[in-house]
Amino acid sequence: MTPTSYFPHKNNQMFVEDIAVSDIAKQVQTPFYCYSHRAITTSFDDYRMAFSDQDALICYAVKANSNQAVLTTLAKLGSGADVVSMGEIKRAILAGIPANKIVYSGVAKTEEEINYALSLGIFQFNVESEPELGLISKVATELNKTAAIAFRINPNVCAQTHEKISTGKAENKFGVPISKARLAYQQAALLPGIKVQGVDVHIGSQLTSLAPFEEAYQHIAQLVEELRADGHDINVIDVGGGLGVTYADEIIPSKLTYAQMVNAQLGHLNCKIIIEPGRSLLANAGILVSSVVFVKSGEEREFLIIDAGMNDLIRPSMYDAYHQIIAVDTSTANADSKTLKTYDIVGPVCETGDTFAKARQVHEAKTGDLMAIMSSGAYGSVMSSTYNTRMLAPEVMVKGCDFSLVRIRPSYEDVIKQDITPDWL
Ligand SMILES: Cc1ncc(COP(=O)(O)O)c(C=O)c1O
Ligand SMILES: N[C@@H](CCCC[NH3+])C(=O)O
Repeated sequence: MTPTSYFPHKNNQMFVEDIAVSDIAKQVQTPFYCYSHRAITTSFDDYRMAFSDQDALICYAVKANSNQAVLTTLAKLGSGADVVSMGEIKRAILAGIPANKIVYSGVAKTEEEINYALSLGIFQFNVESEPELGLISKVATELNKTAAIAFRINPNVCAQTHEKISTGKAENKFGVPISKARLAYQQAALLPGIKVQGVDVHIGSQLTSLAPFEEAYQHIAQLVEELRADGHDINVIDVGGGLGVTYADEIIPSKLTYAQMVNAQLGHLNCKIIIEPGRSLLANAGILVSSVVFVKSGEEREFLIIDAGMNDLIRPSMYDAYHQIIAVDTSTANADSKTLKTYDIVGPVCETGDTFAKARQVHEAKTGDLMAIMSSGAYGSVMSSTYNTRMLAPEVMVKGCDFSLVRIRPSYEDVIKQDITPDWL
């Protein structure tokens, strides 16, 4: 799936499914996120088909996009959920994802969160440290429940991705070092309220090659054999998420190729396989639609100032991430390259880092023109903030020729009234 697969231009107008993006913009003020229901569904089905000959459960990584409409779409397709907080558990349950399809990851689960997850009866805790295991054991014992656990293993493998989204190296905070894994499992087996059932690994995000996955899964396969020899009943392997997407021109292995590799590395162990995809389900199912506020000529550069900012989509400022930016309406333009111009495309926020693209060629634009920031369906709205007291961008989901607002833009009053001015001021 490319950034434009589900957002093609027809007669010089960008469409999402059967609606022109500009028609949505007549009813929803920019900036707004726009998701294609069909893109999400197709992506999920691709995973389901790819893993159809394995005993696999797809647990969508809720952090990638936790909108209730997105979660409900995936719940109806049979998805489980990979969650990292009580908030995400609540979102998943509310959307209809059953507790027994929820795996709970994250490095710092609190007592309250563990209590909540246990009382619901989630499928598995992915435990990230011995102290966390101790807390889960304590809470489970108090509740007279048993927590099914896997340790998240840190295999010390380089994911060959951006360092800020690399999670499987020894220097990263995630998981239990593979060298200490057998000891950790030995301790877990002795703890009350704990049932050891699996092994978990997630080495990072936006992986564009299968090699790091393969390396990690080889370590995991060997560990499972050792753990079984130690007497542990390991019957679940959670292989994490991480499969990348095309933002620019990256060539990504297909979901089927990935699934075949998982089977080749782990199939002989006859475990239930959990996969936790996030980005590869959602990124290219969404765009951020923005309007040009001003075109400004600097001394050295031409700036296209748009009404979306780093508070709406932080990926370019945080990871220097590349997102294609495309004019929604190209009707005044033709294929002649003279109609293309080079701009720095920036937002309105008072930070130099509020830059979506430098020296980017796009169709010549003027105030009011709509621009689409592509591949924004994952780690877009979920990472947004109200910095500069800018309201969170609304979200829209399109299905066929219908669209619905799936998150409203809060009013300034609603946001400001959350602050409390003490009466002693
Ligand atoms: C534990 C865990 N599982 C799954 C994911 C989803 O990763 P991705 O969006 O790259 O598929 C993440 C995020 O990287 C994660 O931390
Ligand atoms: N937020 C990151 C992905 C992090 C994945 C979380 N483990 C991104 O936008 O690329």
